Amino acid sequence: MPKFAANLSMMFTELPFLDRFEAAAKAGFKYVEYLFPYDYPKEQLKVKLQQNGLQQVLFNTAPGNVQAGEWGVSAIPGREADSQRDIDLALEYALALNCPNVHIMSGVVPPGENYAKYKQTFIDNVRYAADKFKPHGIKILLEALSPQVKPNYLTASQFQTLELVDLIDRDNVFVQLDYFHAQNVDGNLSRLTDALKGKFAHVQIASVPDRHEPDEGEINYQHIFAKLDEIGYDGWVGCEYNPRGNTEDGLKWFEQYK
Ligand SMILES: O=C(O)[C@H](O)C(=O)CO
Ligand SMILES: [Mg+2]
Repeated sequence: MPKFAANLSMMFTELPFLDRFEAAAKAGFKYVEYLFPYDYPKEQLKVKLQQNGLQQVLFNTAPGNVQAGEWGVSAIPGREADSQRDIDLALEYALALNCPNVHIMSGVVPPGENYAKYKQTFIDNVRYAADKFKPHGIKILLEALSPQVKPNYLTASQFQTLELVDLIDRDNVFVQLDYFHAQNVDGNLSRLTDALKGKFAHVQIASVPDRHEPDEGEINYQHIFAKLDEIGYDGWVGCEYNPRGNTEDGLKWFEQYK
């Protein structure tokens, strides 16, 4: 049965961020993920997790200059120092929060730029991270983002990300399989899951097309969860969706998994 993590960047947004930990725990979650921890001292987040009996299971490296259109810097040629600084900071937070997974965001490749250079820059930076994280048993996750969400992101297809994982060739680097993006770009989710077996170490879910609760839209998540059990997936499933309305009102789908 899947182990669900509440995504505190997208769920419980009726509340200030630091109050969302208690709300998630009261709703029955034991695990949480969110995009970026860096606005808060490590100790403050650690106390929130401890007070509410929660385990942190994922967060991302810093996004760069979002106002300037950046969404990760680790693929950007010339920003290697920024990438390694972000990776080092992420390691500090992962150790403090006892978080087993870090998603390294690659970045946007502006049209006309040399895609191969961005790809190799990302491979080099992820290898740096993999070697630093390895002694601590922390996994590195790489994610494809659909063009509807992030145009010109380094990878859009799950299979592009799988190719990167193979090229990087480190045993602690895996695909972050977000079924929302996978359905938008690749489809054929059952066969895709089979093809990625053993190569993905985190899953995220949301409805398609509206990125709401997993109890609506074109993905049959009961089938997906059964598929994940069938292949022996033992990682977490991040609930990275925008609630239709009040978060708690939308959690009926979760009742059977508590
Ligand atoms: O947007 C997503 O699906 C990713 O999981 C993320 O964390 C940032 O893009
Ligand atoms: Mg995602």
